[in-house]
Amino acid sequence: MTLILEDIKKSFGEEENKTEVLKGISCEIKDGNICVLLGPSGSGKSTLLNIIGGIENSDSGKIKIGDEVVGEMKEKKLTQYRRKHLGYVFQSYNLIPNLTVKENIEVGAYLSDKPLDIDELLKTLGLWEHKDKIPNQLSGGQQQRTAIGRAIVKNPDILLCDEPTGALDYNTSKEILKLIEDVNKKFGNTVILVTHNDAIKNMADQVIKLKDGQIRHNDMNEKKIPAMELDW
Ligand SMILES: Nc1ncnc2c1ncn2[C@@H]1O[C@H](COP(=O)(O)OP(=O)(O)OP(=O)(O)O)[C@@H](O)[C@H]1O
Repeated sequence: MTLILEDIKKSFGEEENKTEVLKGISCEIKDGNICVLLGPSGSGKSTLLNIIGGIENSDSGKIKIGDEVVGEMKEKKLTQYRRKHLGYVFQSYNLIPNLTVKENIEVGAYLSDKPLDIDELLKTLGLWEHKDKIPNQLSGGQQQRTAIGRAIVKNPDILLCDEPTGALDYNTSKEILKLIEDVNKKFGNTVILVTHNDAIKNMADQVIKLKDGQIRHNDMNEKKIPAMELDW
């Protein structure tokens, strides 16, 4: 399902402290594409991702996914929208500390009526031999793999990733980007990936650059570079 954003605006604060963080964002993200959202710190990337994710409300504008309009949904429908259509991956993995890798992924599966097979997913994620460990027995990369597993087990239409490699070293970052790329190929989920790392744009189908709350560039890449060949 294509995601359409129409004139999304968002401010924080009141009166003289009011800051307009998104100043009318309009774009279209095609089904199954990897879209990288770039921009300097404070340009509004996370705010936009949170609005797409139904975590935050916009002040005005519309988000359409298929024939549904996100802003018009009541709380119950919005919860269903998040569960059905969206998976989240954050910079700080947000795993449940006393659950094993497999149990953390099962948490995601409970939220879906069409979950992927967990054992097969553990193998795809390279986590099979770690499935009974708890998060603090894992490296950062393994924790992020688990977080991706928890998001993807629902087989969401859209995978939202906010700086997924922000806490990882160079090689582990590339492995995680490759995993996101593999997941996109295998399951066909749309991926929206927020980053301030310019090199990551080369693995995307679509690159949206934000600056001061506005879209400065919105381009389709003619040629994608595989994540493992990215360099920065
Ligand atoms: N809940 C909030 N209340 C007040 N201001 C906020 C809130 N959330 C974000 N902002 C402000 O909105 C602006 C954009 O923030 P946002 O996190 O969307 O930017 P970003 O591009 O993701 O930045 P970064 O790369 O540093 O994460 C910043 O100036 C930030 O201080």
